[in-house]
Amino acid sequence: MLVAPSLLSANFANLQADFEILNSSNADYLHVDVMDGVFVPNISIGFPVIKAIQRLARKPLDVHMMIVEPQKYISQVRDCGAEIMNVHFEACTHLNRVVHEIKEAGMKAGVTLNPATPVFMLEDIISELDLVLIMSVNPGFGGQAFIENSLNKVSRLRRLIEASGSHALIEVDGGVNEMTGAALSKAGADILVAGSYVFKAPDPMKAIDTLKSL
Ligand SMILES: O=C(CO)[C@@H](O)[C@H](O)COP(=O)(O)O
Repeated sequence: MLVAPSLLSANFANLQADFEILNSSNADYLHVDVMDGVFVPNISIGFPVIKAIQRLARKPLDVHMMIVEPQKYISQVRDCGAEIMNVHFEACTHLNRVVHEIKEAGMKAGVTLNPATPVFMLEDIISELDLVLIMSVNPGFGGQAFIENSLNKVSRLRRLIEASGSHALIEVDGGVNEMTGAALSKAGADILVAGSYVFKAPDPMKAIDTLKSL
């Protein structure tokens, strides 16, 4: 299992300390949430901060754009050194074009589904994707309860990926802990994003290793 700790739950008053932990941990990615107060009812961080994060982080950045019109910011995300750029299905009128532009910019293209968006909406784009991010909470805040139906969605997405011959990875974000993570692993998830479970743990490195072992 690949693990991407979500920076949203880190201590923004002392990011240096959290980066020391993350950099020496077995985490595979650093998940960075960008929120605009329009697509989701919260505002997080923007590009100057992500650039500073890039200088501190020794893990590849997985940037999750919870914003309207994410296509306007592809080059800025690339300039922040992101390896993966995730855009919401619900935020892109011309998803095929956006996915191609992300890839042309040299990043891996991820498409995110809100909890109420069915997996079959990706049928005609799945073969072009590097990753699908299933939101297992309504996006905007850390610390929410896992939505159980996400397990069905992950199983259905796994079947869609296998049937289409796609190489897309399945990432899941929201309410991930040891229990939900184990169920997600069984359902077919490849990457677990975890905020509170990692950063509120007495030993964040151990929490990361626990998720990795699932
Ligand atoms: O994108 C989001 C929330 O919108 C997530 O990345 C959260 O940061 C996950 O937090 P936990 O549910 O793991 O506490």
